Formats: sequence, structure tokens, C-alpha cells
Amino acid sequence: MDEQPVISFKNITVRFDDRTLFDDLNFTLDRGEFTYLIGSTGSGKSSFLKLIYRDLLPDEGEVYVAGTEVTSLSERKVPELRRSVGIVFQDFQLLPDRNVYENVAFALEVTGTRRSKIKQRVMEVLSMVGLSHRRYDMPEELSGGEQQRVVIARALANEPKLMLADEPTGNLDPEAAHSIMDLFRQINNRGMAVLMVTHNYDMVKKYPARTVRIQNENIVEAGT
Ligand SMILES: Nc1ncnc2c1ncn2[C@@H]1O[C@H](COP(=O)(O)OP(=O)(O)OP(=O)(O)O)[C@@H](O)[C@H]1O
Repeated sequence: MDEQPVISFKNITVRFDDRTLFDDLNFTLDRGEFTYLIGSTGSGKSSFLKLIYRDLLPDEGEVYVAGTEVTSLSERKVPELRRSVGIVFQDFQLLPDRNVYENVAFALEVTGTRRSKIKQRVMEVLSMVGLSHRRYDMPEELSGGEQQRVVIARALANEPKLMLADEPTGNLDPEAAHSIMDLFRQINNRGMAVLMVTHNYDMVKKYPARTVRIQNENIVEAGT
């Protein structure tokens, strides 16, 4: 079995014109691990995620995702990397002119999944997020929490080993936020690693897990 960490940052340095964002940073996320990423505004949380799906290249160091060095990946391979990671961001990016089913199916169509398999997989992930009965609805007919569930279903469609979430509960009322957190815990219990950026310390308290903080251009373990 492949036991490499899902994410490994080795001696990462990122500099922008006027500042150093990360300085010789090391980080590991093991298979199946749930970790929160916290840090003050502008500390670099979104940039940290971008390094993982190669939206940002470090000035020094290497980033490995499931053993693949993404920093030296050819441009041609970048879409494949991005499809291998489930990405859930705060502003739900659903296609407004496609229904729930089609939004999820789209993620599978672009990876060339067979038609017969697509139907089965879409129904499977919609059932996981509790939205099978809303499959013919358009995104605008759904609440914020429901839309976020569709985004999660879409991220799950290709069975990623890793889910990245940037403030996934940021725009939701407390009840919807809790149900999204429950969903992430379920996903994690199925063996997927989750790296979640959050500002919501109540949520971190209620759903305790390893927490790392970006501080002084580096990562510090902030406990469980
Ligand atoms: N391409 C870039 N060029 C120059 N500066 C950048 C670039 N990308 C990010 N920055 C700067 O790096 C810092 C970190 O940005 P980032 O969005 O990663 O922070 P964050 O911790 O996610 O912030 P927030 O919590 O406010 O979303 C910011 O000061 C930002 O202006």
C-alpha cells in the first residue's frame, strides 16, 4: 500500500516583491488526517493552499502531493493534479445554468469517466451529502448550505485522497455550518485527508483536530 503523506512541504520559501510570505517552511499531512489551518488575515492561508494545487510556485523548496513533486510538474499534468484533489471554497462555484445532477456529473465528464459509471457515482455522492431528492433543482433554488453540499459532492466525485477546504462554513448560518462540519467528519472517517482553513474557533472547539497556525512565515503546531 502507498503510505506516502498526502501533502509534504519541504523547505518552502515564498517571496513577493515587498515581503517574504513563507521562510523555510516544512509541513506534512498524513493519509486520512484531518487538520485545521489557521492564521491571521494576510498570514498566507490561501497561498498555502495554492501551493498544493500549483496555483503558486515556491521560490525555494518542494511540494509533494501523494508523492508527486508538484513544483516540477509539467503544465500538461497540472489539470490532472487539480482533479486529484477535492477543492471546496467559500463562494460556491456552481454552474448556474446546470442542475444539481449536472453540476456533479460535469466533474466526472471532464475526467473522461464512462457514462454508465457517471450516473452511479453522481447518485452515490449526492446521497452522501443528503441531496439525491434535489438532483433536478437548479443552484438558485437551493439554500447556501445546500449549495455548499453540492460543491462538496462535486469535490468527492473523483474519489480524491485529499480535500482542501477554504472557509467552507464562512457564509453559512450556525446550523448549516454544523451540518457541513459533520459532513467533513464523515468524509474524513471514510479515510480522506482534509485540510481546512478556518477563522471559526467555535467550530475548531466543537470538532477538535490537529490545528496548525501560520505564524512568523512558518507553520507552528497549535495542538488539538
Ligand atoms: N501573487 C501575489 N503577489 C503579491 N502578493 C501576494 C500575492 N498573493 C498573495 N499576496 C500577499 O500575500 C499575503 C497572504 O495572502 P493570502 O491570501 O494567502 O492570506 P490569507 O491568510 O489567506 O488571508 P485572509 O485570511 O485574509 O484570506 C497577503 O498580504 C497578500 O497580499
